Amino acid sequence: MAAMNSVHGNDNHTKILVVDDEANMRHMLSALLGDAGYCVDTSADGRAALELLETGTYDYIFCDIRMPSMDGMAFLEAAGSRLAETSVIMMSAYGTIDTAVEAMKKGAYDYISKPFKPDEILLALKKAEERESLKRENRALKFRLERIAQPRQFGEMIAESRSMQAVFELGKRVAQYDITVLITGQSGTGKELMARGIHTAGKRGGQPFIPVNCAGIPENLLESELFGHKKGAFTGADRDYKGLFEAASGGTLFLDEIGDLPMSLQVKLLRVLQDSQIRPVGTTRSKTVDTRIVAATSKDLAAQAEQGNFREDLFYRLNVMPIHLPPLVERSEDIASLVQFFIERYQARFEKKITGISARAMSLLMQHSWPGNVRELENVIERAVVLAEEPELDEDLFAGLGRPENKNSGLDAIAAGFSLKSGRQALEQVLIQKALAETGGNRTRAARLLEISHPSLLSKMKTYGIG
Ligand SMILES: Nc1ncnc2c1ncn2[C@@H]1O[C@H](COP(=O)(O)OP(=O)(O)OP(=O)(O)O)[C@@H](O)[C@H]1O
Repeated sequence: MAAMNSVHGNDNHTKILVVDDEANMRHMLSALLGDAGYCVDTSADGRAALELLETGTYDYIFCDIRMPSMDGMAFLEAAGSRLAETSVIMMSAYGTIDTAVEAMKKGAYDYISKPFKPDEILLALKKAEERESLKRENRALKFRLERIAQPRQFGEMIAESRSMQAVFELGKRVAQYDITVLITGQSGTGKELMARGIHTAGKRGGQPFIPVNCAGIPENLLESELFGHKKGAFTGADRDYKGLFEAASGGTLFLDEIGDLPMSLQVKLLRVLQDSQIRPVGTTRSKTVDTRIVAATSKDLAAQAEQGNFREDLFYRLNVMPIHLPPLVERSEDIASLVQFFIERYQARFEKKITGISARAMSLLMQHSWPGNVRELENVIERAVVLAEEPELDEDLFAGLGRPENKNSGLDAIAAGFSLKSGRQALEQVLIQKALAETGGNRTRAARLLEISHPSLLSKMKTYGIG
Protein backbone atom coordinates (compact mmCIF):
# COMPACT_ATOMS: atom_id res chain seq x y z
CA MET A 1 0.00 0.00 0.00
CA ALA A 2 1.40 3.41 -0.91
CA ALA A 3 2.44 5.69 1.90
CA MET A 4 -0.01 8.52 1.94
CA ASN A 5 -0.43 11.50 4.11
CA SER A 6 -3.50 13.68 3.54
CA VAL A 7 -4.17 17.26 4.47
CA HIS A 8 -7.68 18.44 3.69
CA GLY A 9 -8.41 22.08 3.17
CA ASN A 10 -11.72 23.56 4.19
CA ASP A 11 -13.33 24.93 1.11
CA ASN A 12 -11.41 23.74 -1.91
CA HIS A 13 -12.09 20.42 -3.61
CA THR A 14 -9.03 20.68 -5.82
CA LYS A 15 -6.85 17.63 -5.21
CA ILE A 16 -3.07 17.86 -5.24
CA LEU A 17 -0.48 15.14 -4.95
CA VAL A 18 3.06 15.96 -3.82
CA VAL A 19 5.67 13.37 -4.85
CA ASP A 20 9.08 13.85 -3.27
CA ASP A 21 11.55 11.59 -1.50
CA GLU A 22 12.53 14.32 0.97
CA ALA A 23 10.22 14.21 3.96
CA ASN A 24 10.84 17.90 4.75
CA MET A 25 9.77 18.94 1.33
CA ARG A 26 6.60 16.83 1.53
CA HIS A 27 5.72 18.35 4.89
CA MET A 28 6.46 21.89 3.81
CA LEU A 29 4.39 21.60 0.62
CA SER A 30 1.48 19.83 2.21
CA ALA A 31 1.34 22.47 4.98
CA LEU A 32 1.57 25.30 2.45
CA LEU A 33 -1.05 23.90 0.08
CA GLY A 34 -3.26 22.66 2.93
CA ASP A 35 -3.26 26.18 4.41
CA ALA A 36 -4.23 27.52 1.03
CA GLY A 37 -7.31 25.30 1.18
CA TYR A 38 -6.34 22.41 -1.12
CA CYS A 39 -6.77 18.67 -0.42
CA VAL A 40 -3.22 17.35 -0.43
CA ASP A 41 -1.86 13.79 -0.57
CA THR A 42 1.82 12.99 -0.52
CA SER A 43 3.95 10.09 -1.60
CA ALA A 44 7.68 9.43 -1.36
CA ASP A 45 8.37 8.20 -4.91
CA GLY A 46 6.95 7.53 -8.34
CA ARG A 47 5.88 3.99 -7.58
CA ALA A 48 3.84 5.03 -4.53
CA ALA A 49 2.32 7.85 -6.58
CA LEU A 50 1.31 5.37 -9.30
CA GLU A 51 -0.49 3.29 -6.69
CA LEU A 52 -2.45 6.34 -5.61
CA LEU A 53 -3.49 6.92 -9.20
CA GLU A 54 -5.03 3.43 -9.21
CA THR A 55 -7.74 4.58 -6.85
CA GLY A 56 -8.10 8.29 -7.43
CA THR A 57 -7.33 11.23 -9.67
CA TYR A 58 -5.59 14.52 -8.96
CA ASP A 59 -6.01 17.92 -10.47
CA TYR A 60 -2.35 18.83 -9.96
CA ILE A 61 0.79 16.89 -9.12
CA PHE A 62 4.01 18.44 -7.87
CA CYS A 63 6.60 15.82 -8.75
CA ASP A 64 10.30 15.74 -7.89
CA ILE A 65 12.59 14.62 -10.69
CA ARG A 66 15.29 12.75 -8.78
CA MET A 67 13.90 10.00 -6.58
CA PRO A 68 15.51 6.68 -5.67
CA SER A 69 12.61 4.42 -6.59
CA MET A 70 10.98 5.37 -9.88
CA ASP A 71 12.03 8.95 -10.65
CA GLY A 72 9.83 11.73 -12.00
CA MET A 73 10.43 10.89 -15.67
CA ALA A 74 9.68 7.22 -15.22
CA PHE A 75 6.55 8.12 -13.27
CA LEU A 76 5.32 10.39 -16.08
CA GLU A 77 5.85 7.63 -18.62
CA ALA A 78 4.26 4.91 -16.51
CA ALA A 79 1.22 7.01 -15.59
CA GLY A 80 0.57 7.92 -19.24
CA SER A 81 -3.09 8.49 -19.96
CA ARG A 82 -3.99 8.40 -16.26
CA LEU A 83 -2.68 11.96 -16.18
CA ALA A 84 -4.99 13.14 -18.93
CA GLU A 85 -6.97 15.31 -16.55
CA THR A 86 -3.97 16.30 -14.39
CA SER A 87 -1.45 19.12 -14.70
CA VAL A 88 1.95 17.90 -13.56
CA ILE A 89 4.48 20.43 -12.32
CA MET A 90 8.00 19.01 -12.10
CA MET A 91 10.31 20.11 -9.34
CA SER A 92 13.88 20.16 -10.53
CA ALA A 93 16.96 20.52 -8.37
CA TYR A 94 20.17 22.04 -9.74
CA GLY A 95 21.36 19.96 -12.66
CA THR A 96 17.99 18.49 -13.59
CA ILE A 97 16.56 21.43 -15.55
CA ASP A 98 17.26 19.71 -18.88
CA THR A 99 15.32 16.72 -17.65
CA ALA A 100 12.50 19.01 -16.53
CA VAL A 101 12.30 20.46 -20.02
CA GLU A 102 12.33 16.94 -21.41
CA ALA A 103 9.48 16.11 -19.02
CA MET A 104 7.45 18.99 -20.41
CA LYS A 105 7.87 17.53 -23.87
CA LYS A 106 6.42 14.32 -22.43
CA GLY A 107 3.34 16.10 -21.15
CA ALA A 108 4.29 17.78 -17.87
CA TYR A 109 2.71 21.22 -17.71
CA ASP A 110 5.48 23.24 -16.05
CA TYR A 111 8.56 22.98 -13.88
CA ILE A 112 9.80 24.87 -10.93
CA SER A 113 13.45 24.96 -9.79
CA LYS A 114 14.51 24.03 -6.32
CA PRO A 115 15.08 25.74 -4.00
CA PHE A 116 11.91 27.78 -4.31
CA LYS A 117 9.98 30.22 -2.17
CA PRO A 118 6.45 29.25 -1.11
CA ASP A 119 5.04 32.04 -3.27
CA GLU A 120 6.57 30.45 -6.36
CA ILE A 121 4.64 27.24 -5.71
CA LEU A 122 1.38 29.11 -5.26
CA LEU A 123 2.06 31.16 -8.37
CA ALA A 124 2.81 28.07 -10.47
CA LEU A 125 -0.41 26.56 -9.19
CA LYS A 126 -2.40 29.68 -9.99
CA LYS A 127 -1.01 29.68 -13.53
CA ALA A 128 -1.95 26.02 -13.96
CA GLU A 129 -5.41 26.66 -12.53
CA GLU A 130 -6.00 29.51 -14.96
CA ARG A 131 -4.98 27.31 -17.84
CA GLU A 132 -7.27 24.55 -16.61
CA SER A 133 -10.21 26.88 -16.27
CA LEU A 134 -9.61 28.16 -19.81
CA LYS A 135 -9.40 24.60 -21.07
CA ARG A 136 -12.68 23.83 -19.36
CA GLU A 137 -14.33 26.91 -20.85
CA ASN A 138 -13.01 25.91 -24.26
CA ARG A 139 -14.34 22.42 -23.90
CA ALA A 140 -17.72 23.76 -22.83
CA LEU A 141 -17.73 26.13 -25.74
CA LYS A 142 -16.75 23.52 -28.27
CA PHE A 143 -19.43 21.34 -26.86
CA ARG A 144 -21.88 24.17 -27.21
CA LEU A 145 -20.73 24.88 -30.74
CA GLU A 146 -21.17 21.25 -31.65
CA ARG A 147 -24.46 20.87 -29.87
CA ILE A 148 -26.03 24.15 -30.84
CA ALA A 149 -29.57 23.18 -31.67
CA GLN A 150 -29.49 23.09 -35.43
CA PRO A 151 -29.69 26.79 -36.27
CA ARG A 152 -32.78 27.62 -38.22
CA GLN A 153 -32.26 28.10 -41.89
CA PHE A 154 -33.86 30.09 -44.61
CA GLY A 155 -32.27 29.60 -47.99
CA GLU A 156 -28.57 30.08 -47.35
CA MET A 157 -29.15 32.05 -44.16
CA ILE A 158 -28.83 30.72 -40.67
CA ALA A 159 -29.89 32.28 -37.38
CA GLU A 160 -30.72 31.46 -33.78
CA SER A 161 -32.24 34.69 -32.54
CA ARG A 162 -35.95 35.08 -32.11
CA SER A 163 -35.96 38.24 -34.20
CA MET A 164 -34.41 36.39 -37.15
CA GLN A 165 -36.65 33.36 -36.69
CA ALA A 166 -39.57 35.72 -37.07
CA VAL A 167 -37.96 37.16 -40.20
CA PHE A 168 -37.52 33.63 -41.62
CA GLU A 169 -41.15 32.80 -40.91
CA LEU A 170 -42.27 35.93 -42.69
CA GLY A 171 -39.92 35.17 -45.57
CA LYS A 172 -41.40 31.69 -45.98
CA ARG A 173 -44.91 33.07 -46.03
CA VAL A 174 -44.37 35.91 -48.47
CA ALA A 175 -42.40 33.60 -50.77
CA GLN A 176 -45.66 31.89 -51.73
CA TYR A 177 -47.26 35.03 -53.14
CA ASP A 178 -46.15 37.29 -55.93
CA ILE A 179 -46.21 40.44 -53.84
CA THR A 180 -43.50 43.07 -53.85
CA VAL A 181 -41.24 42.91 -50.82
CA LEU A 182 -39.08 45.67 -49.38
CA ILE A 183 -36.17 44.42 -47.27
CA THR A 184 -34.59 46.97 -44.97
CA GLY A 185 -31.50 46.74 -42.80
CA GLN A 186 -27.97 48.04 -42.45
CA SER A 187 -25.31 47.03 -44.92
CA GLY A 188 -24.17 43.44 -44.42
CA THR A 189 -27.25 42.24 -42.53
CA GLY A 190 -28.12 39.77 -45.29
CA LYS A 191 -30.67 41.60 -47.44
CA GLU A 192 -29.54 40.02 -50.68
CA LEU A 193 -29.43 36.57 -49.14
CA MET A 194 -32.95 37.12 -47.81
CA ALA A 195 -34.16 38.17 -51.26
CA ARG A 196 -32.63 35.03 -52.75
CA GLY A 197 -34.30 32.95 -50.05
CA ILE A 198 -37.70 34.43 -50.86
CA HIS A 199 -37.16 33.80 -54.56
CA THR A 200 -35.99 30.23 -54.08
CA ALA A 201 -38.76 29.28 -51.64
CA GLY A 202 -41.50 30.51 -53.98
CA LYS A 203 -42.89 29.06 -57.18
CA ARG A 204 -40.44 31.11 -59.26
CA GLY A 205 -37.56 29.25 -57.59
CA GLY A 206 -36.44 27.51 -60.79
CA GLN A 207 -36.43 30.77 -62.77
CA PRO A 208 -33.73 33.44 -62.83
CA PHE A 209 -32.92 35.62 -59.82
CA ILE A 210 -31.20 38.77 -61.02
CA PRO A 211 -29.66 41.19 -58.54
CA VAL A 212 -28.97 44.76 -59.57
CA ASN A 213 -27.37 47.45 -57.47
CA CYS A 214 -29.21 50.68 -58.26
CA ALA A 215 -26.37 52.69 -56.71
CA GLY A 216 -23.69 50.89 -58.68
CA ILE A 217 -24.74 51.76 -62.22
CA PRO A 218 -24.32 55.31 -63.58
CA GLU A 219 -27.66 57.08 -63.97
CA ASN A 220 -27.41 57.40 -67.77
CA LEU A 221 -26.94 53.64 -68.19
CA LEU A 222 -29.38 52.45 -65.56
CA GLU A 223 -32.55 52.99 -67.59
CA SER A 224 -31.40 50.87 -70.53
CA GLU A 225 -29.86 48.35 -68.16
CA LEU A 226 -33.21 47.89 -66.44
CA PHE A 227 -35.69 48.36 -69.29
CA GLY A 228 -33.55 47.51 -72.32
CA HIS A 229 -33.08 49.55 -75.48
CA LYS A 230 -33.63 49.43 -79.17
CA LYS A 231 -30.76 49.35 -81.63
CA GLY A 232 -29.77 52.95 -82.43
CA ALA A 233 -31.56 54.40 -79.39
CA PHE A 234 -28.36 56.21 -78.44
CA THR A 235 -24.72 56.30 -79.48
CA GLY A 236 -23.23 52.90 -78.87
CA ALA A 237 -26.58 51.06 -78.94
CA ASP A 238 -25.58 48.86 -81.88
CA ARG A 239 -28.13 46.13 -81.19
CA ASP A 240 -31.40 45.56 -79.38
CA TYR A 241 -30.87 44.90 -75.68
CA LYS A 242 -33.40 43.13 -73.50
CA GLY A 243 -32.77 44.71 -70.12
CA LEU A 244 -32.88 43.13 -66.71
CA PHE A 245 -36.66 43.30 -66.17
CA GLU A 246 -37.19 41.17 -69.24
CA ALA A 247 -34.25 38.89 -68.46
CA ALA A 248 -35.78 38.22 -65.06
CA SER A 249 -39.27 37.64 -66.49
CA GLY A 250 -40.72 34.52 -64.84
CA GLY A 251 -38.28 35.01 -62.00
CA THR A 252 -37.26 37.78 -59.61
CA LEU A 253 -35.44 41.07 -60.04
CA PHE A 254 -33.67 42.16 -56.86
CA LEU A 255 -33.31 45.92 -56.77
CA ASP A 256 -30.64 46.62 -54.17
CA GLU A 257 -30.15 50.14 -52.76
CA ILE A 258 -33.50 51.19 -54.19
CA GLY A 259 -33.16 54.49 -52.31
CA ASP A 260 -30.50 55.49 -54.86
CA LEU A 261 -32.80 54.98 -57.84
CA PRO A 262 -32.84 58.28 -59.73
CA MET A 263 -36.15 60.18 -59.64
CA SER A 264 -36.53 59.84 -63.40
CA LEU A 265 -36.58 56.06 -63.09
CA GLN A 266 -38.74 55.94 -60.00
CA VAL A 267 -41.83 56.78 -62.02
CA LYS A 268 -40.98 54.07 -64.54
CA LEU A 269 -40.55 51.52 -61.80
CA LEU A 270 -43.92 52.52 -60.38
CA ARG A 271 -45.41 51.74 -63.76
CA VAL A 272 -43.97 48.24 -63.80
CA LEU A 273 -45.25 47.65 -60.30
CA GLN A 274 -48.72 48.84 -61.20
CA ASP A 275 -49.30 47.25 -64.60
CA SER A 276 -46.23 45.09 -65.34
CA GLN A 277 -45.35 47.26 -68.33
CA ILE A 278 -41.86 48.30 -69.40
CA ARG A 279 -40.82 50.53 -72.25
CA PRO A 280 -37.31 49.94 -73.62
CA VAL A 281 -35.28 53.09 -74.37
CA GLY A 282 -35.85 54.25 -77.95
CA THR A 283 -39.27 52.60 -78.37
CA THR A 284 -42.82 53.85 -78.07
CA ARG A 285 -44.37 50.44 -77.47
CA SER A 286 -44.66 48.94 -74.00
CA LYS A 287 -43.97 45.30 -73.23
CA THR A 288 -45.53 43.18 -70.54
CA VAL A 289 -43.17 41.42 -68.17
CA ASP A 290 -43.85 38.85 -65.49
CA THR A 291 -41.14 39.86 -63.05
CA ARG A 292 -41.37 39.76 -59.30
CA ILE A 293 -39.70 42.70 -57.59
CA VAL A 294 -37.88 42.38 -54.32
CA ALA A 295 -36.25 45.65 -53.31
CA ALA A 296 -33.82 46.48 -50.52
CA THR A 297 -32.46 49.55 -48.87
CA SER A 298 -30.08 50.39 -46.06
CA LYS A 299 -31.56 53.89 -45.89
CA ASP A 300 -34.65 55.20 -44.17
CA LEU A 301 -36.86 55.30 -47.24
CA ALA A 302 -39.82 56.80 -45.37
CA ALA A 303 -37.63 59.73 -44.27
CA GLN A 304 -36.30 60.08 -47.82
CA ALA A 305 -39.88 60.19 -49.11
CA GLU A 306 -40.77 62.81 -46.51
CA GLN A 307 -37.82 64.94 -47.56
CA GLY A 308 -38.88 64.65 -51.19
CA ASN A 309 -35.89 62.51 -52.23
CA PHE A 310 -38.00 59.46 -52.99
CA ARG A 311 -41.45 59.33 -54.57
CA GLU A 312 -44.04 58.75 -51.89
CA ASP A 313 -46.33 56.75 -54.18
CA LEU A 314 -43.47 54.43 -55.05
CA PHE A 315 -42.50 54.08 -51.40
CA TYR A 316 -46.04 53.00 -50.45
CA ARG A 317 -46.17 50.63 -53.41
CA LEU A 318 -42.88 49.00 -52.39
CA ASN A 319 -43.65 49.00 -48.71
CA VAL A 320 -46.63 46.64 -49.02
CA MET A 321 -44.62 43.91 -47.33
CA PRO A 322 -41.63 45.28 -45.42
CA ILE A 323 -39.13 42.88 -43.86
CA HIS A 324 -36.56 44.35 -41.51
CA LEU A 325 -33.25 42.63 -40.79
CA PRO A 326 -31.94 43.73 -37.38
CA PRO A 327 -28.27 44.69 -37.04
CA LEU A 328 -26.04 41.91 -35.70
CA VAL A 329 -25.31 43.82 -32.49
CA GLU A 330 -28.98 43.45 -31.58
CA ARG A 331 -28.95 39.68 -32.06
CA SER A 332 -25.77 38.45 -30.47
CA GLU A 333 -27.42 35.01 -30.05
CA ASP A 334 -26.65 34.55 -33.75
CA ILE A 335 -22.92 35.14 -33.41
CA ALA A 336 -21.84 31.66 -32.20
CA SER A 337 -23.70 29.80 -34.91
CA LEU A 338 -22.56 32.22 -37.61
CA VAL A 339 -18.98 31.79 -36.40
CA GLN A 340 -19.29 28.03 -36.67
CA PHE A 341 -20.98 28.33 -40.04
CA PHE A 342 -18.21 30.52 -41.46
CA ILE A 343 -15.44 28.40 -39.89
CA GLU A 344 -16.87 25.41 -41.70
CA ARG A 345 -17.18 27.33 -44.95
CA TYR A 346 -13.61 28.66 -44.92
CA GLN A 347 -11.84 25.63 -43.53
CA ALA A 348 -13.30 23.68 -46.42
CA ARG A 349 -12.46 26.40 -48.91
CA PHE A 350 -8.86 26.76 -47.73
CA GLU A 351 -8.45 23.06 -46.92
CA LYS A 352 -7.48 23.70 -43.29
CA LYS A 353 -8.49 21.77 -40.20
CA ILE A 354 -10.02 24.14 -37.66
CA THR A 355 -11.59 22.42 -34.67
CA GLY A 356 -13.09 25.41 -32.88
CA ILE A 357 -12.51 28.76 -31.32
CA SER A 358 -11.14 29.61 -27.88
CA ALA A 359 -13.44 31.00 -25.22
CA ARG A 360 -11.47 34.25 -25.06
CA ALA A 361 -11.64 34.71 -28.80
CA MET A 362 -15.37 34.06 -28.75
CA SER A 363 -15.80 36.54 -25.96
CA LEU A 364 -14.02 39.19 -28.08
CA LEU A 365 -16.38 38.45 -30.96
CA MET A 366 -19.37 38.71 -28.65
CA GLN A 367 -18.26 42.10 -27.36
CA HIS A 368 -17.62 43.67 -30.75
CA SER A 369 -20.27 46.02 -32.11
CA TRP A 370 -20.13 44.74 -35.74
CA PRO A 371 -20.80 47.94 -37.68
CA GLY A 372 -20.39 45.90 -40.88
CA ASN A 373 -22.79 43.25 -39.56
CA VAL A 374 -22.66 39.64 -40.81
CA ARG A 375 -20.41 40.58 -43.73
CA GLU A 376 -17.82 41.94 -41.29
CA LEU A 377 -18.08 38.80 -39.14
CA GLU A 378 -17.65 36.62 -42.22
CA ASN A 379 -14.57 38.60 -43.32
CA VAL A 380 -13.07 38.39 -39.82
CA ILE A 381 -13.52 34.61 -39.69
CA GLU A 382 -12.19 34.13 -43.21
CA ARG A 383 -9.05 36.07 -42.30
CA ALA A 384 -8.64 34.14 -39.03
CA VAL A 385 -8.96 30.78 -40.80
CA VAL A 386 -6.35 31.83 -43.35
CA LEU A 387 -3.90 33.05 -40.70
CA ALA A 388 -4.52 30.33 -38.10
CA GLU A 389 -1.50 28.21 -37.27
CA GLU A 390 -3.29 26.12 -34.64
CA PRO A 391 -6.47 24.07 -35.10
CA GLU A 392 -8.22 26.33 -32.60
CA LEU A 393 -8.79 30.00 -33.47
CA ASP A 394 -7.32 32.01 -30.61
CA GLU A 395 -7.75 35.58 -29.49
CA ASP A 396 -4.58 36.87 -31.19
CA LEU A 397 -6.29 36.35 -34.51
CA PHE A 398 -8.92 38.88 -33.49
CA ALA A 399 -6.64 41.55 -32.06
CA GLY A 400 -8.16 44.97 -32.56
CA LEU A 401 -11.77 43.82 -32.36
CA GLY A 402 -13.87 45.24 -29.57
CA ARG A 403 -11.68 48.32 -29.43
CA PRO A 404 -13.51 50.68 -31.73
CA GLU A 405 -11.11 53.55 -31.11
CA ASN A 406 -8.30 51.53 -32.73
CA LYS A 407 -10.56 50.40 -35.47
CA ASN A 408 -11.75 53.86 -36.27
CA SER A 409 -8.35 55.44 -36.29
CA GLY A 410 -6.99 52.58 -38.38
CA LEU A 411 -3.58 54.19 -37.99
CA ASP A 412 -2.46 51.48 -35.56
CA ALA A 413 -3.01 48.96 -38.31
CA ILE A 414 -0.85 51.00 -40.65
CA ALA A 415 1.91 51.33 -38.10
CA ALA A 416 1.71 47.68 -37.07
CA GLY A 417 3.66 46.19 -39.95
CA PHE A 418 5.50 46.74 -43.17
CA SER A 419 3.06 45.22 -45.60
CA LEU A 420 2.24 47.85 -48.21
CA LYS A 421 -0.93 45.95 -49.05
CA SER A 422 -2.41 45.96 -45.54
CA GLY A 423 -1.12 49.50 -44.93
CA ARG A 424 -2.88 50.70 -48.07
CA GLN A 425 -6.07 48.89 -47.09
CA ALA A 426 -6.00 50.38 -43.60
CA LEU A 427 -5.40 53.84 -45.04
CA GLU A 428 -8.27 53.38 -47.49
CA GLN A 429 -10.59 52.50 -44.62
CA VAL A 430 -9.56 55.58 -42.65
CA LEU A 431 -10.05 57.89 -45.61
CA ILE A 432 -13.40 56.36 -46.59
CA GLN A 433 -14.69 56.70 -43.04
CA LYS A 434 -13.42 60.27 -42.89
CA ALA A 435 -15.06 61.17 -46.19
CA LEU A 436 -18.36 59.60 -45.14
CA ALA A 437 -18.27 61.45 -41.82
CA GLU A 438 -17.49 64.68 -43.66
CA THR A 439 -20.44 64.27 -46.04
CA GLY A 440 -22.91 63.01 -43.43
CA GLY A 441 -22.98 59.59 -45.10
CA ASN A 442 -23.64 60.89 -48.63
CA ARG A 443 -21.82 58.33 -50.76
CA THR A 444 -21.91 60.32 -53.99
CA ARG A 445 -20.20 63.29 -52.37
CA ALA A 446 -17.84 61.04 -50.41
CA ALA A 447 -16.76 59.36 -53.67
CA ARG A 448 -16.09 62.79 -55.13
CA LEU A 449 -13.97 63.79 -52.12
CA LEU A 450 -12.04 60.54 -52.42
CA GLU A 451 -11.65 61.06 -56.17
CA ILE A 452 -12.96 57.62 -56.99
CA SER A 453 -16.12 56.49 -58.78
CA HIS A 454 -19.34 55.88 -56.89
CA PRO A 455 -19.40 52.14 -57.73
CA SER A 456 -15.80 51.82 -56.66
CA LEU A 457 -16.59 53.48 -53.31
CA LEU A 458 -19.52 51.10 -52.81
CA SER A 459 -17.42 48.09 -53.63
CA LYS A 460 -14.67 49.20 -51.20
CA MET A 461 -17.26 49.85 -48.48
CA LYS A 462 -18.58 46.36 -49.04
CA THR A 463 -15.09 44.85 -48.86
CA TYR A 464 -14.25 46.65 -45.64
CA GLY A 465 -17.66 46.15 -44.08
CA ILE A 466 -18.26 49.88 -43.71
CA GLY A 467 -22.01 50.39 -43.51
N1 LIG B 1 -27.92 34.96 -41.63
C1 LIG B 1 -26.87 34.74 -42.43
N2 LIG B 1 -26.37 33.50 -42.54
C2 LIG B 1 -25.28 33.28 -43.31
N3 LIG B 1 -24.63 34.21 -44.01
C3 LIG B 1 -25.09 35.46 -43.95
C4 LIG B 1 -26.24 35.80 -43.16
N4 LIG B 1 -26.47 37.11 -43.28
C5 LIG B 1 -25.53 37.59 -44.12
N5 LIG B 1 -24.69 36.61 -44.52
C6 LIG B 1 -23.50 36.76 -45.38
O1 LIG B 1 -23.02 38.09 -45.15
C7 LIG B 1 -22.62 38.70 -46.35
C8 LIG B 1 -23.47 39.96 -46.58
O2 LIG B 1 -24.79 39.59 -46.89
P1 LIG B 1 -25.68 40.36 -47.97
O3 LIG B 1 -24.84 40.76 -49.16
O4 LIG B 1 -26.90 39.59 -48.20
O5 LIG B 1 -25.97 41.68 -47.10
P2 LIG B 1 -26.71 43.01 -47.57
O6 LIG B 1 -27.54 43.45 -46.41
O7 LIG B 1 -27.39 42.80 -48.88
O8 LIG B 1 -25.49 44.01 -47.74
P3 LIG B 1 -25.43 45.37 -48.60
O9 LIG B 1 -26.52 46.26 -48.10
O10 LIG B 1 -24.08 45.93 -48.26
O11 LIG B 1 -25.57 44.97 -50.02
C9 LIG B 1 -22.81 37.68 -47.45
O12 LIG B 1 -21.57 37.04 -47.67
C10 LIG B 1 -23.81 36.71 -46.87
O13 LIG B 1 -23.60 35.44 -47.40
